Amino acid sequence: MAGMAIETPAPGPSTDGSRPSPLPYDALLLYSFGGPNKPEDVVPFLRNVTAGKGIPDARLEEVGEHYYGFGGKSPINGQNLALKAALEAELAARGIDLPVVWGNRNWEPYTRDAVAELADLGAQRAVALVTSAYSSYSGCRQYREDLALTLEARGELGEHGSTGIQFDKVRSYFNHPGFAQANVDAVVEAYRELADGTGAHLVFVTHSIPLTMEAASAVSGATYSAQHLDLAGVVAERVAAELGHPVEWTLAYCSRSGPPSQPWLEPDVNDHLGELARAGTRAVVLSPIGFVSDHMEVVYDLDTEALATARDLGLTAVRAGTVGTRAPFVAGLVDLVLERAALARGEDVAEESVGSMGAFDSVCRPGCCRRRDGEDSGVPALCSTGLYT
Ligand SMILES: CC1=C(CCC(=O)O)c2cc3nc(cc4[nH]c(cc5[nH]c(cc1n2)c(C)c5CCC(=O)O)c(CCC(=O)O)c4C)C(CCC(=O)O)=C3C
Ligand SMILES: [Fe+2]
Repeated sequence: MAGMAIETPAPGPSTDGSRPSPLPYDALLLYSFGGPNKPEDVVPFLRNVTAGKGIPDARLEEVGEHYYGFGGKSPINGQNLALKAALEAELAARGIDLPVVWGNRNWEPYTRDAVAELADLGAQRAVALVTSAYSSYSGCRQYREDLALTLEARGELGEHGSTGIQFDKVRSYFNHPGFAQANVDAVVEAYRELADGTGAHLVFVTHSIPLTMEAASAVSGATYSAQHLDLAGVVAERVAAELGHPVEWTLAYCSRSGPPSQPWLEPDVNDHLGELARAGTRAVVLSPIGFVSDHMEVVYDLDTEALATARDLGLTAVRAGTVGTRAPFVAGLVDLVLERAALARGEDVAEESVGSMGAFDSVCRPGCCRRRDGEDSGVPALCSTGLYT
């Protein structure tokens, strides 16, 4: 064999497990919410987010102040760049050649910038990975609509979908083992920050949504809140096992908006901390399982507001980290991309999950994640069984 060149195997299904295939995909779209980078961006960003959504002006001014309090700069863009770098490193470590392009629904680089970049790269079939782990209009269909509208604006939306780059989406991954494990690790670390964590109550926190959106999210397999409760049970059980003592837990919500007359998921985390304190709880760990990184809702609504509430109530409180770029999370995302690729190739794959719900759909089912039950807004959406399903 001496003198023979060592050939790099051509990309394709691996025979020895060392070089898994991303085919048929030739690019990965890291698809996020976006946030302002400087004070002048704040108002235009808020206009983008709230276009046609009836958020009261008072709420917008309040949210604007949250951003100005942090110099007009949301942490989310830096966090997405860090996640992009971590994904690139993980892909490279596994010998997978798949460029990662970043785009946002509400700020630069916009979805249209990302699609243009994908086109420049010559991409023909891309897989989208959204930075929302749960299934609801906000974390699923709203991204799929935005992608369809972006292609439409490029003149690339036909009767049955994109006539340009084809897009598939990674399933909602709240119950993927990687996301679960990264949250377990973060919560265990938070408990270890407490002098005595044995009696500390674990409060999982996520973004509130209107009850109409909650009801409509059921079509994806289980409602948004039920998805959180299922994951929370798994995380709490594993945390208790690692710490060697029982852990009592609950789920609370933050970042409510909309008019006061419109019901949203409750209890609000601040009210909930009050209830816990009145019931005799002395210490809490707050785990923001609804968010993948420490963006504005986390650094303002939890670190600023909820931790102050806890202090006022005399509670000792520690905020657990978000999954961010933790290794089990990043490795799990790459596993999910490979799973989606294998499904696209028509292969049988074990779609891994924790908890009781099983893997969510990789191709969204009809009616999945509408804003309201039964609503047909007439807005096209990709990555489903049909453009208007
Ligand atoms: C479920 C959910 C997630 C979690 C999933 C995910 O992570 O994607 C999320 C994330 C985010 N939400 C964000 C910001 C905002 N969300 C708003 C408004 C709303 N969010 C909603 C839901 C969600 N939102 C809903 C039902 C509304 C009402 C209007 C509507 O129906 O759309 C508003 C308007 C003002 C206000 O109402 O607060 C802002 C400014 C940022 C950026 C943060 C940063 O800059 O660091 C991020 C990551
Ligand atoms: Fe939001």
